[in-house]
Amino acid sequence: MTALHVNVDHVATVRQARRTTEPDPVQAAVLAELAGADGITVHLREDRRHIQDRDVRVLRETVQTRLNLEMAPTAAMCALAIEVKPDVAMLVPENRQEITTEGGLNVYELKDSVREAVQKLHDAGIPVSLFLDPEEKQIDTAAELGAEVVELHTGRYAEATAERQRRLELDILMTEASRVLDEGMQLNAGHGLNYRNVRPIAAIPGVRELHIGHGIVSRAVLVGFEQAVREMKALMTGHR
Ligand SMILES: CC(=O)[C@@H](O)[C@H](O)COP(=O)(O)O
Ligand SMILES: NCC(=O)COP(=O)(O)O
Repeated sequence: MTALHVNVDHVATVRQARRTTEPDPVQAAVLAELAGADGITVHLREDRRHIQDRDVRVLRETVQTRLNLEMAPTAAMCALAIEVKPDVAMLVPENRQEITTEGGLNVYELKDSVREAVQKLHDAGIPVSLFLDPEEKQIDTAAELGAEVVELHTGRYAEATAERQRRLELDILMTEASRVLDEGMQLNAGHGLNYRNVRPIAAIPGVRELHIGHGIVSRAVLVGFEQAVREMKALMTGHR
């Protein structure tokens, strides 16, 4: 069965909008686990726009399932991962101007620097996942670098508006998913998945984990809104 790993980055996005202490992504992670999440994912960006170092450290102490740390393949991030010891570290590309991760890590072109990061993490006993576009040369390079896991970037599929394009992107993902499995690596997928587009991705043969964040946080804001307003009204009117 495909596992659901919940990314709580955007709980922290709301907190950082006010630089305050709520909502706390650590509390969201607890609730996600109580609801059946198989793992918790966070992306500690170099610009610290949402998740903070404190979040990663506290999550390491509190997550009862598995903690997946997404990070750029830099020396500073590797040092932090080695200190915190997530269950898996996923190397992702980062660009400070981007709104979200725009593409997979180009391990084919950045082979030497990625190899260095993979080596450091492996030396510390941390399994490595690589966040890749569904392309043959990227997957072959991931296998060559000794990555245990590949997470296929589902962004192009998720963003496709025309059905024909979506089908095409799904076919590409399915072809490259088989390649990941043939190379003996664990197959994960994620980015931009939501309640409308998740089913065909969850049905890809051999996919082990889906990492989903923005879609779940967006839904949570709406499905929890009525209760939050009712509770505030009750407090104001002394009915609580
Ligand atoms: C790597 C990836 O696709 C996401 O997990 C990542 O977290 C996106 O970054 P933001 O959460 O900042 O959108
Ligand atoms: N690696 C993908 C992830 O963790 C969640 O991405 P998104 O659902 O927030 O787009």
